[in-house]
Amino acid sequence: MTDLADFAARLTALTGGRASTPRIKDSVMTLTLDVAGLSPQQREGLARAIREGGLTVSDVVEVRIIETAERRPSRILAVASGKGGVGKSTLSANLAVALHRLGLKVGLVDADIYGPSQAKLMASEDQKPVAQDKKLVPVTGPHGIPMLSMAHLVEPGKALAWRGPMAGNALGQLIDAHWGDAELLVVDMPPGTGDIQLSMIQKHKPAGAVIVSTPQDLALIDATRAVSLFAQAGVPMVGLVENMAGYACPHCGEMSDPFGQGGAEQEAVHLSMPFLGRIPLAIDIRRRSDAGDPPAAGEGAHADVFVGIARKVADWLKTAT
Ligand SMILES: Nc1ncnc2c1ncn2[C@@H]1O[C@H](COP(=O)(O)OP(=O)(O)OP(=O)(O)O)[C@@H](O)[C@H]1O
Repeated sequence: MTDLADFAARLTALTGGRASTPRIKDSVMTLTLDVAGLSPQQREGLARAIREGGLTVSDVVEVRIIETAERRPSRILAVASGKGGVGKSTLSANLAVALHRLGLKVGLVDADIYGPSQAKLMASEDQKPVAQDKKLVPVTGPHGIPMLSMAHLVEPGKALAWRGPMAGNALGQLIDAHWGDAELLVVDMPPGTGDIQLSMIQKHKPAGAVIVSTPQDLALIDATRAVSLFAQAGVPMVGLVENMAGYACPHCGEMSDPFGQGGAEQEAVHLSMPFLGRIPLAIDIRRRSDAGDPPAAGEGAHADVFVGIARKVADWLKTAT
């Protein structure tokens, strides 16, 4: 029997990137096939080849192909926190890189209009998006992920003094851009739970949300507020991530817990939502992030943590409708 990751790689080659990543639920594999410009014979041949290949994947007994003449709009995964500075941008960048490593076609949107940081985290500060048919074309940094951030559009260091509606419009332009075959947009949400966040969620309807929190009580109270913001808008929770948990002294290796540990996991249980993983507080994570070299792009324990979280997110996406 074939592994799903192998099949997904073969599928991309077979269809020239026209197929979405397959999802499996109750032994049924579902995928969307962009058939724009194909003759009926070509459609039929492609669908047959996909079906035959799909049935070789473990546990799959049926393959459903949804044909569409237009590319399926990207689904949105919102990465949010109740308060600032807890590592939302760090998680978004590393999650995008780790999902890309797992074979998903991801794009990254920095929705933090007033304090954009993704261009730096993803080493794409020197790039400028162009407009095509009144829509922005994302830039692609060294990590191979198409992305858009206000940092690509405004001069570095210049403060934006926009009011809510202008910021909302700017955000809309980052999301409604030419995302090509990206099937998932990881959106680094602005911190907090105010009106901009709520209208963004209502307008762009994320498929799911990942909430990040540090382990201490105050951050967790804010995280709970973020959970309720998404619940109000009917957005499903993918799960909670605990960041900055446990610090290993770089000199003696001794572990300490400046913000406590395990608080987010307990909170996840309390809120009946999945716990996706724990990211340690580590100088290397900060150093590499600042240098535009996300740890998830490398090897080692920190990369493994992000890939582990990404795997849970990818599994969730496969079964989500
Ligand atoms: N696990 C970690 N270990 C060490 N440093 C971290 C970790 N996570 C984040 N940081 C550092 O903490 C700072 C804040 O992180 P980040 O910008 O990701 O937070 P944020 O929640 O997106 O903040 P904001 O609300 O301002 O956008 C950054 O300097 C980042 O490098």
